[in-house]
Amino acid sequence: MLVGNWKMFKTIHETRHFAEVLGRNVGKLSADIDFAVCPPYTALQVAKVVLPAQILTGAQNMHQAEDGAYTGEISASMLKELGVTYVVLGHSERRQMFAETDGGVRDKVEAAQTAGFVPIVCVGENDSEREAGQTMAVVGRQTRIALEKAAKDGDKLVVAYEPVWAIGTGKTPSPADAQAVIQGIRKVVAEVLGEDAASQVRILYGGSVKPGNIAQFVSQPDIDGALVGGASLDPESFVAMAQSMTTA
Ligand SMILES: O=C(CO)COP(=O)(O)O
Repeated sequence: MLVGNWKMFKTIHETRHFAEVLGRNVGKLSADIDFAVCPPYTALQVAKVVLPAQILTGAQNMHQAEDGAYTGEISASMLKELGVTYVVLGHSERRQMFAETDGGVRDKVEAAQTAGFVPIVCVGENDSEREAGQTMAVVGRQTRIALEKAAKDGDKLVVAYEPVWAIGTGKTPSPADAQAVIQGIRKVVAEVLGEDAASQVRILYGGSVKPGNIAQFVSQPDIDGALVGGASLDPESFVAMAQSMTTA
């Protein structure tokens, strides 16, 4: 699975341009890979219309309430009308800059699944937690709490391991280290949702993924794909990553 998280990048006009270039390269996209991009809310509608059919869309966040006095927030039913498949939840930028909590992410996961979306739950340790040897403790806690109210169906869930220190820095864990953490996450999924869910759930790696390094991550046994920020903004680079995954 290859997912582009566009963060706060791309206007409607720029989204159209991305789709045009991708459309010309659509023959290079393997039918064995699930593709998605997660544009800002303002470009979700146009993205659904102009992107090739095999590129699904995801939102970058969602409020857990059905509706209400929550200025600036977006509900599941609003996303439903836009044909969204996935919702990224608990991204570290939201945890760090917008005070999202483990419990809040849990409530959003429940609301997103109830609405029929597949949440992409992001977990990851920061630099000091990593240096203190707390990676698995932090990632395990984030995963356990996020899944407390989740469906026991691994098809309805994606988890992304994104070490905070690797996001937008050009630094990455070694593929073996990412594999070890993701194997640990799969164990936690088994504890919370059962073995069947754990074997079905897709767990992605994210953090400074680009065409030149994606193959080494996705060829690890427990890594089912990548969640990509910066390198997903350029359509040529998105296609190059898709091609590297095919040969990995
Ligand atoms: O945060 C990320 C995806 O959600 C990763 O971002 P970069 O690929 O830009 O490091």
